[in-house]
Amino acid sequence: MEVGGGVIETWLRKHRLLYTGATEHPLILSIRDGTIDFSSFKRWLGQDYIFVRAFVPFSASVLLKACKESDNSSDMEVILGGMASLNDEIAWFKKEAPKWGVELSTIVPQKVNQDYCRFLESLMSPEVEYTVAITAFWVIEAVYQEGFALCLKDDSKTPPELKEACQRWGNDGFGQYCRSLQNIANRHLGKAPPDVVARAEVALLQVLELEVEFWNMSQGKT
Ligand SMILES: Cc1ncc(CO)c(N)n1
Repeated sequence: MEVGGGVIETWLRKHRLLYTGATEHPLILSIRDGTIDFSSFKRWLGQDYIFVRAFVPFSASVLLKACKESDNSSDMEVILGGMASLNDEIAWFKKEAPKWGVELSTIVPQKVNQDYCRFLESLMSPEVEYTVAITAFWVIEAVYQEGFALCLKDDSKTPPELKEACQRWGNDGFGQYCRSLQNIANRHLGKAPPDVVARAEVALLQVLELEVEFWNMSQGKT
């Protein structure tokens, strides 16, 4: 099923408030409006570096599930492309951190980040179906894409120092990649048994809640 009439679109309508809570979080809006407190950005930078490092083995587990469980070999290529951009992301964090006086080797993961990384680990279990894992994988990427894309719109007042960060996740290529992931997730959800679909929806909700908390944490609010 193509993006438009799939299970994912139904869920996005049903859980709209929570979804926009993640994509239009006050921290994202403050980047877009140019009112961001740079200490929030620095906190986010250090914590997200740790998150992205934990996201790599999770991505590898999704790739492994795709190879074992998917009937479509292009799934693997899409996920592999995502892993290649993770490689660039890690390099970007390492280049960006010194500009902000952030020492990545000394960052201690905050509780929300630990919770999020533990959640990713739970999804890495071989018992978790590919359909559930790819749904979580899609939404984790999609919330960043949508959020940062907001900060790149013509009428945005994003500070120049933050443009590169927004570009990283908000660019059209990343948007296309997220739509590919959405199509993959929809295709598998469309043929999964009801209990698997239900677990995928729970995973989606957990991701959205963790994303909101991650932004709150970056604002120093947890
Ligand atoms: C917290 C968080 N969610 C999603 C992404 C997207 O990769 C990220 N880098 N960090």
